Amino acid sequence: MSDASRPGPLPPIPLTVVTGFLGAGKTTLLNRLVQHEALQDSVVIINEFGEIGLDHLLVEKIDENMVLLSAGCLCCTVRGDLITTLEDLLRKRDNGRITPFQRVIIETTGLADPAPILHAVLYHPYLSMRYAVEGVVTVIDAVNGEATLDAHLEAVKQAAVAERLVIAKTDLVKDAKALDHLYKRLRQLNPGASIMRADAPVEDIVAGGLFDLHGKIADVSEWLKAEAIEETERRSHAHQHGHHDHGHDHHGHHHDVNRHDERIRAFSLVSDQPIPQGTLDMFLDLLRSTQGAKLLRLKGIVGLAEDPEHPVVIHGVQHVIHVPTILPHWPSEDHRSRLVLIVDDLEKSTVEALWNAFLGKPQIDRPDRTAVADNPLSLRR
Ligand SMILES: Nc1nc2c(ncn2[C@@H]2O[C@H](COP(=O)(O)OP(=O)(O)OP(=O)(O)O)[C@@H](O)[C@H]2O)c(=O)[nH]1
Repeated sequence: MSDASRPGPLPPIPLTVVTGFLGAGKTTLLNRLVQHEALQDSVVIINEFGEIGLDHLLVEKIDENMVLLSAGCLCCTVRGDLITTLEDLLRKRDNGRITPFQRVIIETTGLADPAPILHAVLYHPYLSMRYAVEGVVTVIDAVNGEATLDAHLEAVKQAAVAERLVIAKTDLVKDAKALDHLYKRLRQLNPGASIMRADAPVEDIVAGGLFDLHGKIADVSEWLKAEAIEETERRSHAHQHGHHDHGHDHHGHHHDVNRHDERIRAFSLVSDQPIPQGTLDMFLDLLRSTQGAKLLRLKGIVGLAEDPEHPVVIHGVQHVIHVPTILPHWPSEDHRSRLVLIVDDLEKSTVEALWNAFLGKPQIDRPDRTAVADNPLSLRR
């Protein structure tokens, strides 16, 4: 029997939020989840943080059920769009224009504070009836997890609101004590969450009870309350000014959607020409060694001069650049090499100068590749 022919209110559609800090392993986990039989009828909403969206290319099962919100960070400027997207999906589902999906999975940007996302659904009069926020799955990087929690409040919030804390990259940690310490810290931060490794059964990661504030540290509800107040302020501001203009903050100033705050920003580097492997390696190595601490996230798809038909996928998180994966073909018509960087307190111009120097693009008053490779400090500010 279809949902529509059932008497009484329609059963709510479970909605899972997959969050976790930059590079923690969200897309990797999502790839595994969407392959699972029980999750075949899911709609996946991916939010990007950067000028060029890449994550949707990296999720293998891409079809009409994939919705990409690429205008910025889900927790601030795209909030309205998320609500519209979720409403739109319901309308299409109810009208029979799309397959009656059984679940929605939202993958947030690594910098998102999940509280506003939960708030958007939980406090919305209609969406809260139709969707059941079933859980927040926060992916924690076993290698960088502790340092990230120390340095970033967002990461702490993400861990604190989770129903399930999924620890990825445990295979990269040889020190059992370090892992144990991370478990204990997470347990203390969020006593109500189940903690599991990323290779846990899919049912354990996704299934579970409805979102529940009980059993969490008290701060979580405080955060959500703060959101409610902000929302009220936003509404009254919108009311005063007639409408809320996307791209402008509450004070009417221009809001750069690629900047999460004063220091953290996203930018991309593009090359039309394939890049020699050695050049790419040198560039990444130099970037990592001179700017690693500021490099919150680097990802890219690059055509190598030696084998332009098989692009490589690059992932970097701070000082670690993961072993590149070779794709069997380009995921779209766009064959340009693209790197997306999310950085903390690092100017795009600094990285771009390095990139241009390596690619041999002539620049006024800038050292060429040989000079840069011989003296990397020449680009430091
Ligand atoms: N060895 C190992 N590598 C992993 C694991 N999970 C993810 N990775 C690698 O870590 C890198 C980042 O993983 P992603 O899944 O892209 O991380 P993400 O959280 O989606 O990243 P953002 O979307 O940028 O925030 C990739 O190179 C993955 O292959 C794991 O369990 N073990």
